[in-house]
Amino acid sequence: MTEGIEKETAPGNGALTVATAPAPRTRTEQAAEKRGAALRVEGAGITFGDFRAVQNIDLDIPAGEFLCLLGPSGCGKSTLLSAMAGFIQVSEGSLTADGVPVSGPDPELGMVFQSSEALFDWMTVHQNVTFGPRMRGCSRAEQDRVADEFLGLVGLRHCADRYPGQLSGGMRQRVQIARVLANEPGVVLMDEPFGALDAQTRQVLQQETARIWRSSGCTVVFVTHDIDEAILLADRVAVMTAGPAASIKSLYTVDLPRPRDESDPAALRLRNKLREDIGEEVRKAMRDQGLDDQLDREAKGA
Ligand SMILES: Nc1ncnc2c1ncn2[C@@H]1O[C@H](COP(=O)(O)OP(=O)(O)OP(=O)(O)O)[C@@H](O)[C@H]1O
Repeated sequence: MTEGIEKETAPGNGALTVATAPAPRTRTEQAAEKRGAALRVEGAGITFGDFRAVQNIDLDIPAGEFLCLLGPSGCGKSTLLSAMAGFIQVSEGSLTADGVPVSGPDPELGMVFQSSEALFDWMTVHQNVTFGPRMRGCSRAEQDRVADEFLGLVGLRHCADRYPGQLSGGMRQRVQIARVLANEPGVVLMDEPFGALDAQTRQVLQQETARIWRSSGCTVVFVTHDIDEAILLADRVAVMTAGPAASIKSLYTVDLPRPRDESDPAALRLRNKLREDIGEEVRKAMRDQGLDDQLDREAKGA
């Protein structure tokens, strides 16, 4: 049926065509139609001076996918995410978003950091969320519409006039998410966004993230240490090897119905596999750091 035309059947009069004005689409609906951007990492390596943090990274992330990145501490997850955000450049290989090389920060590539210090403390929540649209020269009315929609999406409309310092940690993370989404990015990069939050707040925000991802249609790359969080959220989980010169060790497809049930036997099996896989890399990292004696003592319960 043509958009904006509703077909009604009036009794005894056959088909009656009634023209109606098209309903205004929200930005979230527009973003969902636009879909996310596809990220492609091919043979990528990143070095800092003489130090090779990651190498031979190959990742093909289709538009709209939710990919979680897991791996031992210090293996290079944040480094890889920073390259995807355009904050640093790959030293070898290539990294593209929808076929275009990522060469610097771009509103299309939004980053949510672990620390809500990334918020502008001197700006209200409304001003934080509308920062991107303001920089793009959007009208005041458009800024208000964006704030209303994205603060609504994260349940914080009532906090528009507060300052970040007046909010809880979970509320500040919601503001960060709204601020990133207000730029309508094709890709949202999340670096342990809930790592500093208490268990209950984290659980609520995980559910909200799944809902927002579904409604926005964007591609998400989400770094976490939490295997259960990855199973709850991801379409696929990429496990990295221990660094230095870390690469992708394995990729798992999380073929479980949503919303996820962590007591599902298939989820438990996947959790065990991931624990084993990551545990192996953690042990390798500890051996490389000369911490294996401590590991042995811990294994013996000393
Ligand atoms: N700017 C930099 N200069 C030099 N080395 C760096 C820089 N940034 C990161 N590194 C090194 O690169 C490696 C990977 O760091 P990164 O922060 O990406 O690991 P991570 O997996 O995110 O760690 P964690 O899980 O503990 O947050 C580490 O050895 C780190 O010291």
